[in-house]
This record gives sequence, C-alpha cells and structure tokens, in this order.
Amino acid sequence: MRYLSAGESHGPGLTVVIDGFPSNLPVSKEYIDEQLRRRQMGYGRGFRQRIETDTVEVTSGIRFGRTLGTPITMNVVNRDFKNWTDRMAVFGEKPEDLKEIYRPRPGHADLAGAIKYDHEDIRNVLERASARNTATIVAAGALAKQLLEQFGIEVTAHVVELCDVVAKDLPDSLDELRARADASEVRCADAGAEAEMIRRIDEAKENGDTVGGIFEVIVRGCPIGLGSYAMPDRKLDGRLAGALMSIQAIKGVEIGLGFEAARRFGSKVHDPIAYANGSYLRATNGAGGLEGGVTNGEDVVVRVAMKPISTLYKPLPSVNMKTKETELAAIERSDYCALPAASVVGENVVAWVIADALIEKLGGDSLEQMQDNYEKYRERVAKR
Ligand SMILES: Cc1cc2nc3c(=O)[nH]c(=O)nc-3n(C[C@H](O)[C@H](O)[C@H](O)COP(=O)(O)O)c2cc1C
Ligand SMILES: C=C(O[C@@H]1CC(C(=O)O)=C[C@@H](OP(=O)(O)O)[C@H]1O)C(=O)O
Repeated sequence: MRYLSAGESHGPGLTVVIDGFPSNLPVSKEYIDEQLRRRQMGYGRGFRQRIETDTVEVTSGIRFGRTLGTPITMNVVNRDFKNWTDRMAVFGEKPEDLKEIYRPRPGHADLAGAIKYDHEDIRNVLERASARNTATIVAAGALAKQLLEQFGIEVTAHVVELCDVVAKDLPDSLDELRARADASEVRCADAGAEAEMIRRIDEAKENGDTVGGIFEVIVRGCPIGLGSYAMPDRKLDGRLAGALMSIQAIKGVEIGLGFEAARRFGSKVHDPIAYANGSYLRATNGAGGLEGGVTNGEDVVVRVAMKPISTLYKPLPSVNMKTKETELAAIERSDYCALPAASVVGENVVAWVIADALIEKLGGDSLEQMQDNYEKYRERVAKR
C-alpha cells in the first residue's frame, strides 16, 4: 500500500491518493472527518485552526460506503485560501506589491529549501513544508484505522511530556487512558501534569516562544508476525520510525525502552518468555512489542519527540538572503505548541504503517480474503 499527497498550506486545498487499499471495507466519512477534527485540536494552536474546519471530499475508490480496491482520492479544502488569492493564485501575474519572504526562520525548511529549489521568495518553500499537509496522512490513517478495527487492532496516542513537565499518574487501562487523553486539552491523561503543561504553553506564548514534547503511541491487538527480519527495509521498527520521523518537527523515535535500554544490563531489558493457557506471554514489554523488526504479540509502544515550533514571535537572528545583512527571522502566523495535534498525526501514521504490514501478511485484495487468511493464521499460531 502506498500514498501520494499534494497541496500548499494556503493554496486551494490538499489531496491524498491511496493505492493498494483492500476492497469491500465499509468506511465512514464521519469517522475520517472526526480524525481530522482531532488533528485540529489542542491548546497552543494558532489562529489558523479557527478558520479551518477540515473534512474530506472523496472523489474516487469508494462506492456506497465500501472501498473498491481501486485508488482512493481524498481532498481537504483550505478555507483560508479565499484570504490568500492575491498571494497564492495558481495562475496569473505576480502582483507588483507582493510581500516576499527573504529572512529564513531557523528550524524551518526555509533556508535549505530556498537554496535547493532556487526560490527567492521563501513562501515557495514554506507552503509545502508546512504541517498543514499532515491532514492528508490523517485522512489516510483514518481509513487504515477502520481496516485495523476489523481485526481487533486499536491505536492510541497520548502526550507524556511537554517541555519539562512529565505525566506520571497514568491509568493501566488503555480505554481509560484514551478517554482521559481525548478529554484533555493537551491530550495528556494525567490531569495534574495537564495543568502544568498548559502553564508552560502560556509561558511560551507570553515570551514569544514555543514548546515541544513527547507523545506515546500504543497499538493493541497486533498478531505475532507483522514485519520481517529478512530484509532491512521490511523491519517494522524501521518502517515505524521512518514514517514517524517524516512528520514535521519530529526529531526522535524510541521503541519500547528505547534509549533507556542502552543504560541497562541485558537482564533488565529483555522480556522473559512464558507459556500459559495456549499462548506465549511476557510479564514485561521492554521491547515495545517488536523483536527483530517483527511484532511479538505484545503492545507496540513507540515514543516520539517533537521539537518546539520553529516560528518564534520573538525571532532569532537570521540573514536577509537578498542583502546578506543580519536581520531577525521572518514571522509567520503560527502555533505556540502543536504537540497534541502531532500526537493525533502520529496515531494515524502508526495506524497506516501497521495496516500496511497487515495487508502484506494477509494479502490485501479484499477484506474477505484478509479475514479468511487471518483465521487460518490464528489457527496455526495457536498450535505453536
Ligand atoms: C501539527 C503541526 C503543526 C505545526 N505548526 C507549525 C507552526 O505553526 N509554525 C511553525 O513554524 N512550525 C510548525 N510546525 C513544524 C514545522 O512544520 C516544521 O518544523 C518544519 O516543516 C521543518 O521541518 P522539521 O522540523 O521536520 O525539520 C508544525 C508541526 C506539526 C506536526
Ligand atoms: C495549517 C496548519 O498548520 C500550520 C502549520 C505551519 C507550519 O509551518 O508547519 C504553520 C501554520 O500555518 P498558518 O501560518 O497558516 O497558520 C500552522 O497553522 C494545520 O495544521 O492545519
């Protein structure tokens, strides 16, 4: 399964085309739109989210609410485009009084992108580098989630650290964790930490600054055997890390104990194997559900680090690329903290990667064939 996406942040809209999605899956537009709504939420977002109400228009690959097995095209309109028609017109002459951007923002794609693609106006870079595009992978992930649901696989993301504030009081139950994260303005399941996190975002906003943090994604219900150790590019840990790192502003991915494993003796890292009631069990999950790049039947647990937003309302020094003079970086309307939104993006990205691995394992032409193959595979696994 693969997808391509397109669209500028303030252009007419975004498009995603998905190829290789199985046929006959009942899918709901409301579910996709709900994922898009969740992505727009979160304390610390900028004014843009008050303009947009993201929903999909599906123009191919679905008929009477079921996937056809053919390319699925989904479009999301940029409502803000109507305010940008002078600056973002697709055709026509460039206005003489167009305000161009020459002062790259440290941390954004501005400098490297302008040099790489020979652009004078940095807007030509930032429009596509923008995380506005994450709406497309969320729409794709929303389809993936509906597929995973058929196989009892669920994916949940929640914020575990924001700047220097760490969530500590987390429930054991995944349902409770999800309910609390969904009810939280920062998608954090620890109410005490949430209040402190909100204070950090306020502090950043007051100081013209920004904050990032860490979110965790948990996948429950994966069968043993998704991914493979046989070739490096088939390893599911690498595929998850690659997909998550490709989200804007993501700078680190840990699986299971992650970096902490490097600090411990092996006996305190690896998960002893037991067998009871017809299945293999682990009392611990330091591996985060992945050994050799293959799911081992435990929860897949991934932690993802997001850097603070690059655009600072109190900007850092930069260089005017026209004059080469030292000047402060440009200011674009911006979020102060987009960690809660990024966690929703991460949840949908992980759903996409897991669904892709499931299709690979079970054969992805139709839902029925996948279900038959799943039943047979489960029977085999139960005999081992
Ligand atoms: C949901 C989300 C919202 C974001 N909002 C902004 C923003 O408002 N302003 C900004 O400068 N960067 C924002 N970013 C981050 C930039 O898009 C990102 O830093 C930039 O494209 C450079 O890519 P890199 O950080 O991956 O190197 C956001 C990222 C995410 C995931
Ligand atoms: C538009 C979205 O995020 C944008 C991501 C973004 C960036 O530089 O990445 C910059 C901001 O764009 P604008 O200047 O239009 O407010 C964010 O709002 C979105 O997530 O829907």
